[in-house]
Parts: sequence; C-alpha cells; structure tokens
Amino acid sequence: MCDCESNRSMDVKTPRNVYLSGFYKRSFAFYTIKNRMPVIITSLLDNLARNKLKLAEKYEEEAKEEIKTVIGQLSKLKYEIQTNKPLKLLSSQAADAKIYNEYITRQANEEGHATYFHTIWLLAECYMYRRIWQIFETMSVLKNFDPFQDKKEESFFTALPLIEQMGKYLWDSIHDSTTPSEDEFVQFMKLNLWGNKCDLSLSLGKVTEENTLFDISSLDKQILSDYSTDIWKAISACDSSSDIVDIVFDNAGYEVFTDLCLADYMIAKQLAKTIRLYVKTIPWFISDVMTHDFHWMLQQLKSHENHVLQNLGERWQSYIDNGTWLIVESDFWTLPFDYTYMARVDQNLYKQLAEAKLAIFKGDLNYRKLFGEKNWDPTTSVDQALQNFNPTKLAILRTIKADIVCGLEEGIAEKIEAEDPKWMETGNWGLIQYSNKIVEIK
Ligand SMILES: O=P(O)(O)OC[C@H]1O[C@](O)(CO)[C@@H](O)[C@@H]1O
Repeated sequence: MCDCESNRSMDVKTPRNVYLSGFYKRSFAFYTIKNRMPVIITSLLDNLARNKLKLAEKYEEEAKEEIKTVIGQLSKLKYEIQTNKPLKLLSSQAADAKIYNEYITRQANEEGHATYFHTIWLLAECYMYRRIWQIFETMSVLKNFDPFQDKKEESFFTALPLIEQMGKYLWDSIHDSTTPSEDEFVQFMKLNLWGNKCDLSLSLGKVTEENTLFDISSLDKQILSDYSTDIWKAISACDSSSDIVDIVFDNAGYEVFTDLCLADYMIAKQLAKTIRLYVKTIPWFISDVMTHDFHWMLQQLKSHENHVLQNLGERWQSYIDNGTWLIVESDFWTLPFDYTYMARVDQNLYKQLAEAKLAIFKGDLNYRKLFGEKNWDPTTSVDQALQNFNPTKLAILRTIKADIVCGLEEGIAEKIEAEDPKWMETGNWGLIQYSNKIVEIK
C-alpha cells in the first residue's frame, strides 16, 4: 500500500475553498496523481524505447547512451510519484529552478517536505513536467529535445480535416467586405473554445480524432457560462487606448490553429493592430505550444497542397515578419503556482499584460492558475475567484477538465452534476468568462 492509500489521505471530496490536492481521495487531483501522471511517464518511456534507433540516427550515437540515462531517471521519477515521495529540490541551474525550490520549501509539512499526494495538486503536476525537463536539460546531445514533439505533430496531422474546414471558414470571412460583427466574432471564439477539447494530457498522450468540433451549433447548451457579448463589447469598443490583444496559448495542433483564426479575424477586421502570442519555454503538459511548434505549424501550412492553408501559412508568416503578431516567451507560465503570484514574481509580465485591451486565456490549466487552484463554490463570482489578478480585461475560454469552477448561476452545477457526474473531467462542458475589473500595480 502506498502512502497515498494510507489513512494520511482523506476519503472525501475536496472541501470548499481549499486548494485542490491529492490529499482528498475523491478528487480528480487524487485520480490524476495516482493514475494519469504515472501513465504519462510510462507512455514517454515507451516512446523513447521505441524510437531509440531513430534518435541515434538523428542526433549522434551518443544519444543511445543518453536515452538509457533518461529512461532510468524517468523510471525513478515515476516511482517517486507512485510511492508519494517528497518533491526533491531541482538541481537545474536555470533561473526558474530557484523559484521552484523556494516554493517547494515553503510548502513543506511538519515533517519538512512536500509530497506528491499531500501538497497542492498544481505544484505536484507542474513539478512533474519540470522534473522531466530537468532530465533532458542535463544531457548533452538531447538537451534541447522536446519529448512530446512527435505527439504534437501527430495531433496536427490528425486534425487536418478540421483544420481545412476551419481555414476555409476564416478565409471566406476575412475576404468578405463586411465590417466585423458580434455574431461572427463570437462564432470564432466558440470554435476556439471547443478547440480546447483537443488536449493530449487529458487523453494521456493519445491522439484522437474529434469530428464534431467544427459544427458547433449544437454545443451552445454545453456552455455553462457565456459572457461572449461582454467580450465582444470590450474588443469592439472605440474608446480603448490600446490596440493590442494578448492570447495566452494552451495546446498545439487544432487548438492553436483556432487561436490563430481568432487572432487573424481580429487583425483582418481591425479589432486589434497587434496580437501577442504567449508560448511555453519548456515541454509542458504534453501538448502545450512552444515557439518551435508554432514555426513548425507555419511551415506545414505553407507547404500544404490545400491552397487556403498555404495562403494562410504565408499570411501568418508575414504577420510574424512584420511584427503584427509577436511570439512572447516567458518562464512564468511554467512556474508551479497560480497567477496571484505574477504581480510579485514577474511584475514586468503583469505590466505587459496591462498594456493590452484584452487578454485571452486559453484552457484548463490556465483556468486553474487564474482561479487560484481552489475548490470554489461554483457560484463564487469570477472577480472574487481571481483574487485581484486583473492586469487588464480578461476573456477566459476553457473546456472543463478539472474539478474547479466559478462564476456559474445558482443551481447550474447541481443540475449538470445530476445529468453528467463526470462533467468536470471530460472537456464536454465549456465556459466563456470575462472580467473587466482592472487592478494596477505601481
Ligand atoms: O490543456 P489544458 O486545457 O490546459 O488541460 C490540461 C490538463 O490539465 C489538467 O487540468 C490536469 O491534468 C487536466 O485536467 C487537463 O487535461
């Protein structure tokens, strides 16, 4: 019996207003740490073992030895998770490691350590991905190797039929002569919301085909809180002093394609002049977008036989070349804590977001970080649950894949729970939320 099964964990659901944690056995955090995280490492181990020869060919012979070391260290990491060992301090020399280590030290229990099941879920899960990266970081030929790259590329290819449909829809919209309309903008936003269903950490690295995501009209009833009109007002208001929109990306593949369709719609219809696209700097939650994934996708589009995709690829490349779209890297997005820390830990990033007229946050992990990784009463207002993380107006688009939610009307959570007991884990329900409460920092 591992420590997580012993009486040190409580056989209850997560109480209200506390941090999500594997400490509560009837939570998605417990299920994730016990089952999903080890499976993710197992599938990484399988992939590496399977591709050893290919990697040795691509990198040098030396890669073979390094893969052995990586496999050994990943297996150790998996064992540490399964046996609920303390989170070891990172040995990496990178700047973020110091911040991780200080935070891990602050989370220590009375026995002087934080363990996977008995600390904040967000820390345990982010830490796993940071530890995976540390293993590669210390290699010599594999030090820049993204172990999830194959999966991300596969997910793009699998989604191509959808991408073609979406691309055509965008192409037609930007080439009609009409002014932007609320209906059209909201349609792009909803397509973008449902794109968040395509996430490889939820499917445990399995690439699946989602055929239903382009014809989304029937999905409206699955949007449990919909502030699309407020977001439209914020983006179309003439009184804004800024013409920058920020998008904090989530997943590569179909989702990021829909992010860019929304971004292009805003540029083409003059709702924004500049769009800043925030990417991750390390391989993250399997499918999160890094700079190289972005460029890889543009390359795929530019060389695709479908003319619309080719044209979009060229058009988006020109946005990058002339600075209409800016790819922004920041280590902050892969730190292990929620966004209330941003104003203290990365003031510059907070101030940068404050320059935008709207910041769009994508996906489930961003949701957990925006709302402090706490089990709010579902009727808690969005503004309250943000706990003063309000650099600018925020649009929050997320399909629900973890047991945290806020901003719902009275009775909704109970109704959906009765209809679909797994509603917080499947990504079948969506949220389009908004906050216009702005908190400046000096
Ligand atoms: O890609 P997203 O939408 O941020 O989701 C990331 C994943 O993180 C989790 O929140 C935790 O693993 C999942 O529920 C979800 O699969």
